[in-house]
Amino acid sequence: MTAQIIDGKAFAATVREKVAGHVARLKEEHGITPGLAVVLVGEDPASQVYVRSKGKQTVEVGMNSFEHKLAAETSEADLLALIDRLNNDPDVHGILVQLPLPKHLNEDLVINAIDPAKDVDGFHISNVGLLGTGQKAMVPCTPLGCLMMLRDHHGSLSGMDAVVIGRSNIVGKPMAQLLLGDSCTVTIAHSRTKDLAEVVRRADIVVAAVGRPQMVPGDWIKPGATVIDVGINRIDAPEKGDGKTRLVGDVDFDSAAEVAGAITPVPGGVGPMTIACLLANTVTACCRAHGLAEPEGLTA
Ligand SMILES: Nc1nc2c(c(=O)[nH]1)N[C@@H](CN(C=O)c1ccc(C(=O)N[C@@H](CCC(=O)O)C(=O)O)cc1)CN2
Ligand SMILES: [Mg+2]
Repeated sequence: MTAQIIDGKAFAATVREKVAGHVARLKEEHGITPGLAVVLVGEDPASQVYVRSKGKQTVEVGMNSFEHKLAAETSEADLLALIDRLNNDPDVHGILVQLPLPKHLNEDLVINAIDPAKDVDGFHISNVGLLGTGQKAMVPCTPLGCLMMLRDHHGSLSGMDAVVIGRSNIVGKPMAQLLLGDSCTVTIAHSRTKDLAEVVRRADIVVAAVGRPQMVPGDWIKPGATVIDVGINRIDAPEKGDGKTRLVGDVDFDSAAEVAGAITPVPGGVGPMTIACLLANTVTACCRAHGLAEPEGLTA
């Protein structure tokens, strides 16, 4: 292996430390404690794990955590009523609705009911529009985490060729906007892209966010490129024993690490940065709500 490993777990710990410092200052100097409300509808096991982690880390950095766990069959009207209460609660600076929602709920409608100033996921159409036009926005946590790691590794990204594989609203599209904001030349590739291998081979930065296990092999990677793997896919691992599984990314790590200059692992790469950036966004939202200076290094 030649690539440097970009350790997202360690980086996330440094982000949480910075967040904790800002939270302590907000308390000492202004008597304000940032608060994050997380709404979980239903019993999806992975979502339960993520929500538990979010609550625990929120408290660990000194913020208030408000958890709202609703039954899977909760009506849209009841969910919207809860969001309205949280929008009007001055102790709540950030609101997050864990995705995916049960099928009977309209995700767009629910997300767009959140006050954009409290939309710490950055999914509200107002924040999408603000980011797309280069204005001050709440930025989606996963792409923000990827950007922080890239800036940390490279310093300036200006003039670099970046390929984002995947066009989701949560990762691919905002990631492309952020890279454009840092003056990369950006290509968004996806399942219908012709000659995907050739497109990826041009890139100094590859962000893989397609949700297909190990889809990007090492021979697609330009020597020395930086590879950010957003995929979290669970696959069978017969080598670990009957019925065992393991997590892999969208990139074939072993072959890519032979060619890349730097690469994020799965697990322990982008994933931990998602929750760290959620905490960062909550402090940012709190500062903006109170007209205070924003924390440096924690925003796009
Ligand atoms: N409202 C939101 N819903 C969802 C988001 C989101 O950002 N906002 N993202 C994902 C889930 N997610 C956070 O919510 C999340 C996913 C993965 C990780 C993570 O740390 N993964 C670990 C591996 C975990 C494991 O062992 O299974 C890693 O990559 O190292 C954190 C947060 C969808 N929903
Ligand atoms: Mg739905």
